[in-house]
Amino acid sequence: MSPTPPPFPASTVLGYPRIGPRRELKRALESYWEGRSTRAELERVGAGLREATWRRLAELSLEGLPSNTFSLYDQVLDTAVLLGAVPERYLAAGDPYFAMARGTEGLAPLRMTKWFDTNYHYIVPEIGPETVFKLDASKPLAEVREARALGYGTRPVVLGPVTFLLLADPSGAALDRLDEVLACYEELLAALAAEGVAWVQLDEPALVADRTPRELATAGAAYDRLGSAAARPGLFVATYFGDPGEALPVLAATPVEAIGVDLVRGGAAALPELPGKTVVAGVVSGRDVWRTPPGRALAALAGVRADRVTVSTSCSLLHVPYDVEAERDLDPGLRGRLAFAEQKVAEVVALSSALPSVPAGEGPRGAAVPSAPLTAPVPREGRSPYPVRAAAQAEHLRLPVLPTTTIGSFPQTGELRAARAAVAAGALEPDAYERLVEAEIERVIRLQERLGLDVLVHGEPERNDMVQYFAEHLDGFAVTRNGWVQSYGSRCTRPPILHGDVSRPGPITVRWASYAQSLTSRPVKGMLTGPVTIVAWSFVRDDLPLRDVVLQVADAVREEVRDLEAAGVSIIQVDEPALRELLPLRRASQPEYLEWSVSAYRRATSGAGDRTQIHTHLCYSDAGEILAAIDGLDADVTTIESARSGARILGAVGGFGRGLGPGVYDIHSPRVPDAGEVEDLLRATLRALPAERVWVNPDCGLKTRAYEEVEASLGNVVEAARRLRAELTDAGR
Ligand SMILES: Nc1nc2c(c(=O)[nH]1)N[C@@H](CNc1ccc(C(=O)N[C@@H](CCC(=O)N[C@@H](CCC(=O)N[C@@H](CCC(=O)O)C(=O)O)C(=O)O)C(=O)O)cc1)CN2
Ligand code: MET
Ligand SMILES: [Zn+2]
Repeated sequence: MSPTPPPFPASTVLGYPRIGPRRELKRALESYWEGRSTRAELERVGAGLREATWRRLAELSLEGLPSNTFSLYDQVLDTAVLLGAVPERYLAAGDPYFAMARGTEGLAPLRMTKWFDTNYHYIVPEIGPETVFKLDASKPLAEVREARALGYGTRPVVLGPVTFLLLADPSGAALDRLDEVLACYEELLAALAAEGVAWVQLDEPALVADRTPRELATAGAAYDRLGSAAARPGLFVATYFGDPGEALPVLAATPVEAIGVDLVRGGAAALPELPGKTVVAGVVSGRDVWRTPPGRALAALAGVRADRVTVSTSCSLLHVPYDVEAERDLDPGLRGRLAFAEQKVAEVVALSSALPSVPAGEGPRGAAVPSAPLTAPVPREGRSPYPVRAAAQAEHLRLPVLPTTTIGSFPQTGELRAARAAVAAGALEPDAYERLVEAEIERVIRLQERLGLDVLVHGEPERNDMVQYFAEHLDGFAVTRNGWVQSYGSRCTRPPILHGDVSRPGPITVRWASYAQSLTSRPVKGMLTGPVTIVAWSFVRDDLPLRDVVLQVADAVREEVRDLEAAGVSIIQVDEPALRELLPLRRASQPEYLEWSVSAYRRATSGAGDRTQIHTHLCYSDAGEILAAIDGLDADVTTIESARSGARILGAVGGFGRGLGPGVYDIHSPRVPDAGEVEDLLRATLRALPAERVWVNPDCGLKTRAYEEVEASLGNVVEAARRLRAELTDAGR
């Protein structure tokens, strides 16, 4: 390729949804995994989705079409495969790719964690001394050829080397392997150039978080080296999810020809002048569903001082649904304010044609909501200090030492999902549906009694999703029929749209909790989703500071807590799995976030009396980063993921001084742990924590598992708890 690439296209998007407008990929994946179809059939569905996407983008007159944004599971896993970082133990599996993603018989999958501050999850690459990096460029090359056969020139999108290594090991230690990895990227660039590719996009979102001077220097050196490659396409380095800050001048000093900046989340900081560069200006948000105010976007574009400006999305459109036109049930007034992926592409194209007429000069940049001081008063704590509460709860609940419980959901059956769909289609009476839910609750209660669990749950059969269900019962939210967004692999959510002031018209969960409690003499734990998580997993209005929105939701949850308590529910769990996820990427903004998010949680839960035991649940192993905040939630019992990360978390959380349930059963895998294995984990826990404070529970809810596995696994969990309980009682005699 020539050292001077052709001009960058005037409009583009950084990436596109890939699950399919009707979740075609989900169905194809699950069918393949269940052995109902072949790998070739799966590949055909993928090819069809890629073709439909390129055709649609071209029809919408988008100039720069991306490729390699499709993935059968995850783009980070694809990058590991691209670089040959496939751990040896997976090579013998029937399908090593999916073995890494999901595990197989006797082989645990690679770890999975959150993609920056989104609800998307990526597979964490495993890099060890034995890793031999070796390029396998077949996927990006095949997609380039596939698009070309359809008549489209594309820009392959590949995760950049710096972010790849930082995702593999956030400590930065894997950056030591940069030279080896860069050799693969050089080879990739040469192969793409030989294929006639004009531009390649290397994604470097890690550059919007705080980076050490060494990391920044490493990034600069990496792009100096890639930029000086003899044969290569034009280099476009995309930063997104925030302000690249100091990374921007570093990139600007390298030979890369184009730099992507997120002008929606990038904040108000003025962009430095970037002479000689193309700026790919992300002015259409890839993280929300609101139409872009043209004035705001044009002003942001006008503030860019560079050789050339391309209009783009702030990040990949992976995080938004396909098409708002499919949502015929949405209130037309609201629908008119919304833009999903297709509409956002149209906005990019429209802005790009408006661009030449934009007067140059400074303008306000970005869509950051002006932050107001925290005005909402946090109500006075209703609850006594922990020791007082703990005594009242012990007296009231009379639980054994090492009480066993679960995190809330039991398997969601196909029958229930089909019944919900039938109610929505008008083919099933709501009464009949409610009887089905009651029957499922009874089944779950009886199962737990039979297994011998101490604190029962109703199993959440009435919920399509732990956030969407609450959104459907609160004012201020709208939900979609088909607004699916990929969360991980084949799993999707329909994030609700929080568009107005939130309030609770009436009790939401009380009838199901009371029904469950009426069936048994053991305590049944009420189950709510916390305010931060409800907001984190929704698309949220941008005319109010986030904390004010969260506090409105907290008030609704507070009312529900009150009603549950009044109905005789003596244990209430308020889940906050997304507390970590919303943590700002820059440290400077973290204390303020943690302050208001924790106070929102306390606002939601502090209406409960001392006798009522409040549980919380967080299910990611990186909880270690926000320990002080988790402690600040002041829940009587905290359950966290731990089965996979082992005792690592225990040392850290041991200081809480309240109840703690480190998960002893990894629910992300179909594998059934045996009682001995659970016992070992419990013994490790008991070495770190006093027995009176330890709870015995799985890592997370059981909704994605099958009844068979759950029954066997929970049986072993109860068995292990009983063995240790017997030892403790003997020792105490
Ligand atoms: N919002 C959210 N984010 C989260 C989690 C979570 O639980 N919720 N958990 C963590 C992990 N992420 C997850 C995300 C999704 C799912 C999940 O199981 N999603 C389901 C969909 C859940 C749902 O909305 N179900 C609906 C609709 C189900 C459906 O597909 N119905 C059929 C028709 C029914 C049938 O015949 O099967 C259809 O619409 O075509 C329901 O039960 O009512 C899926 O992808 O399969 C699990 C974990 C982190 N983030
Ligand atoms: C992602 S956290 C899930 C918590 C919820 N109560 C459940 O058990 O499914
Ligand atoms: Zn969980």
